[in-house]
Amino acid sequence: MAHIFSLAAPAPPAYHEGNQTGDQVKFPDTGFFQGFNKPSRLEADIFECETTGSIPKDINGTFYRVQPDHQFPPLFEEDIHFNGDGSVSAFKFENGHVDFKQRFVHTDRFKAERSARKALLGKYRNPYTDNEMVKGIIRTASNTNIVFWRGVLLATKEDGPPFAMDPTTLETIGRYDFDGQVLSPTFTAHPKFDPDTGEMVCFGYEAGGNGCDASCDIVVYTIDKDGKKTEECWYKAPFCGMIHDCAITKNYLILPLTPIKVNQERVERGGNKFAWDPKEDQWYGIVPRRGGKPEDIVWLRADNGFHGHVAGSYEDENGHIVCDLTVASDNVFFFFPPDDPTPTQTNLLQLNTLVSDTYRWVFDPKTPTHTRVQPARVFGINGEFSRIDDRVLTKKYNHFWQCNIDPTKPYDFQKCGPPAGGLFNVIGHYEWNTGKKDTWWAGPTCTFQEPVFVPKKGSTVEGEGYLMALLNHLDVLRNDILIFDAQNLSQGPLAAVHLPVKLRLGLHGNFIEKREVDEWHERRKEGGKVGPAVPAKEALPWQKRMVERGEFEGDEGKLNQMVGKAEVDGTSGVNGN
Ligand SMILES: C=Cc1ccc(O)c(OC)c1
Ligand SMILES: [Fe+2]
Repeated sequence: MAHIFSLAAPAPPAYHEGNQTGDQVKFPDTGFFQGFNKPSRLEADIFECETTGSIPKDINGTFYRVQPDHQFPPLFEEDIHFNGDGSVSAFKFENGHVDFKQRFVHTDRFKAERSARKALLGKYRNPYTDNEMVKGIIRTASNTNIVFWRGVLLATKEDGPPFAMDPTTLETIGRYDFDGQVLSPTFTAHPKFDPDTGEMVCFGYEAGGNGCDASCDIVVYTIDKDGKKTEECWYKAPFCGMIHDCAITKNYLILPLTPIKVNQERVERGGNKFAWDPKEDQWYGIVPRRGGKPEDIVWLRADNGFHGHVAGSYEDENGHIVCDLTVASDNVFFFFPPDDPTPTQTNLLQLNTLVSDTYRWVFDPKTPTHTRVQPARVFGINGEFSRIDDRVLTKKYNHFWQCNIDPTKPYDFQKCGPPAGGLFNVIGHYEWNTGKKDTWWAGPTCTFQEPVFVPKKGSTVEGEGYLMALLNHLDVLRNDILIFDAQNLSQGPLAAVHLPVKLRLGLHGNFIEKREVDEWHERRKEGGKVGPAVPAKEALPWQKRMVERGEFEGDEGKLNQMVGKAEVDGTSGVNGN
């Protein structure tokens, strides 16, 4: 580890042979923790952010997004970004003014580590690498998406249950089990919201047991607009692989199963959670949204590829499912290489030569299971993090936006080093109907994070509004938000919001109108029509089973503490620490 200062009594190295050696707060000297990727760990409020240009006055709501941000240096030097604690940012827009707030999600993991003042959990989704003190803990870092559901924010990660937060204060309310209705060990980071019915369609994969056992069980739930669970069905996957995103139409849910696989023996040896299988197909599981039975799942397969995120999805006039998503040509998660790496395996440098085009699949849901399918259309672009106007989800749509990679544009490697998180140097607006490409390059020192679409006030026309996205200044380690006319990106941003600090590379976010937050605030207040959101009152079934089998390190009191029961009983504050 290089030291800035020459100290009289230098501390011993923070890591020896990959393992943390002491309790000094010193992050690894590796790509995931350096430069633009350096942990920020910042919880802050900025009242009245500095801006350039004029922020459209009809933007009236909050842009929420979440980033992994390690609270403490990891137990293992080769830890990855995806193992960082969830930290939620809120950019509140009102009448041309912008306020910023950022808070950690106080997961069970976060609280246990904060009490210990150091990392206790080990590798990504590998409980066999944890400190014994946290055996039986819910391991999720809630770091992948932040969605608004009936008056609360749900911070989600696919390896565990969601945690609820207050949308105004960003205080963590606690683990959320939908009033005891959702008890699966895992829950997707990408629940989908039907704009016509107000339903949430969601699922969990590796859901059969404790969420860390390579189970091939998939659970699918629907929660209606009043918060009642109306559907629950369990299905089987052909193997335990990642199902990160999903797509919904009026009648179907589509689950893209990516050929990056869990092997329990490897996990128990302390190895990686996933390994890329270059010989495996990409699969699509199709299930009915209503009245599904376990035998109803249809699995279609196509040549090997790495699924990115879904843009739009709907049923066409023939009753066929149109499902649009990015599919990369090779392993995007270079940190999860194949079990038997070949000389052609992807590494960090090759990552920037991957091509990730936007594919349109048209599936006939009556196709026999295990049939091979071909894409109906490929857009001819290279990017990820597609977004649409969420008001047209489940409907035929035209517009989508995404972060793009244009390797022909100059990149200032000298000032920026390798592009943290990928060379997303362009933001693009695309139209399926015309094939139109409307793009804007951010310059040689900047990249984008995932955009969000913000509808224009008073307009119900698809795609009329703004696009906003975080801009990474890789040279000066700082972030801005750029705001565009959603259908004229190429003219450049209308306005910018400047942060005086660097955030971390985030995953997903959503824009929520102020009106919606305010209406739910009324309903959710003490004595309101709905009342305050209630965190989970009981341990998850897999935790209870551990206690019954005598595998839990500690007594019921400790388990209750871990499920935040003391908080529910009102014996401590919301955050309990
Ligand atoms: C595709 C993104 C992705 C998939 C799985 C994860 O655990 C994750 O954590 C931030 C991100
Ligand atoms: Fe995602």
